[in-house]
Amino acid sequence: MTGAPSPSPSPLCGGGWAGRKAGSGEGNPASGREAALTLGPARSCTVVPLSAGLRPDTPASQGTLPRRGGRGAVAPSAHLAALAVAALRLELDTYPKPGLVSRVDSGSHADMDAATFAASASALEPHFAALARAGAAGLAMPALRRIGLEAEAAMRAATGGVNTHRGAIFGLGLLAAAAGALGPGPLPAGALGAHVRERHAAGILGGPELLHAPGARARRRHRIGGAPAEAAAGFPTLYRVGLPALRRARALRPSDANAARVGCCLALVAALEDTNLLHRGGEGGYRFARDAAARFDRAGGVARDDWFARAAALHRAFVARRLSPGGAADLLAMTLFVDALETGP
Ligand SMILES: CC(C)(COP(=O)(O)OP(=O)(O)OC[C@H]1O[C@@H](n2cnc3c(N)ncnc32)[C@H](O[C@H]2O[C@H](COP(=O)(O)OP(=O)(O)OP(=O)(O)O)[C@@H](O)[C@H]2O)[C@@H]1O)[C@@H](O)C(=O)NCCC(=O)NCCS
Ligand SMILES: Nc1ncnc2[nH]cnc12
Repeated sequence: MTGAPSPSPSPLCGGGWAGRKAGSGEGNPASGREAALTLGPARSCTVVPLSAGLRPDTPASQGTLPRRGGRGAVAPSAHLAALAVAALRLELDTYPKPGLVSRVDSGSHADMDAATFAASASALEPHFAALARAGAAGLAMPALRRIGLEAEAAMRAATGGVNTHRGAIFGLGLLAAAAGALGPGPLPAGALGAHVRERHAAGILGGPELLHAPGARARRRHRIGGAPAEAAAGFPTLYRVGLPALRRARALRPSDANAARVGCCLALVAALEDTNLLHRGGEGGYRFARDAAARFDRAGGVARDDWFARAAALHRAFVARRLSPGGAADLLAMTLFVDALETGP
């Protein structure tokens, strides 16, 4: 399904973006402003065993998350849940992402901001742990779906009814279940996606459909597969586009984890059949978004020194059209999760 995992370490530690202004042109690592990239208090990477990069921001992990298998080790399911939530937080930290909510602004959204996403991510942690345990117990799609629906209810309770992470609950939830089933990492390249495809494709595609969900309507009208097809096929866009883009961008800008995530996000926007773009922007908005993201990449992506200003301009263009590639944002978080589990400590 994918090539060999990159041997490069995952440098996501502290790679959140905070404090820079949209369109300021900052973001060039050569400018020495990397100190502005912070996820919070400095913490040692060595205490997070499976991911050199995803540093869960839960109280348990603040410098004290024990090594798996060591004395006082956390359960594998708790560890996987913490990684999943850390991936969601890193997605939120990433800026500029076109039209999407970040800690800098709310992009194309009037009903949610960074606090809404942070509350949602925290509320999901026990549900990701339940999904990892369900995967380890070999449970099938109907059981996973029940836990997923409980997670959706927890998300709505935490956000006052706003849909922040419905796609992420689904995709990251399936990957957490797969990680629970496959056991301790580092995992072989492609293993998580292959497990979801082989174990759950039929259950995903044969499951009930919410006829009035925006994604379901867009899938029917535009005849594209959307989130269920991406998952049932073992997340091809994640493995063929997201992961290589993340690792390429990381090799180009090893000291700027935010730049690597922006590069990954824009590659995903250009490639994913994102039903959010269709339901908000119709065919025209969908085409504009994918073409604009592809142009960013073709013109040099984050390799260019002016990448930040160009990504910020793209963000403004999406906001002007009220476009929001929420599916690509979810895939960014899933890519970070898979990368962490494949890369290992
Ligand atoms: C099977 C489901 C995923 C349901 O999917 P369906 O397509 O029927 O309906 P949606 O409700 O639209 O959910 C799909 C969400 O998945 C994300 N997404 C979109 N395209 C893709 C893609 N190609 N690949 C992967 N993922 C994709 C996207 O989620 C993100 O965007 C949401 C925010 O969007 P936003 O526009 O702001 O808000 P809306 O509420 O949509 O409306 P407006 O504000 O614009 O008016 C946010 O959720 C992001 O995460 C799509 O929205 C699944 O949900 C399901 O069946 N769940 C049941 C539980 C289950 O089976 N779980 C499995 C085990 S965990
Ligand atoms: N940061 C984000 N902004 C808007 N929609 C999203 N869906 C998932 N992450 C998102």
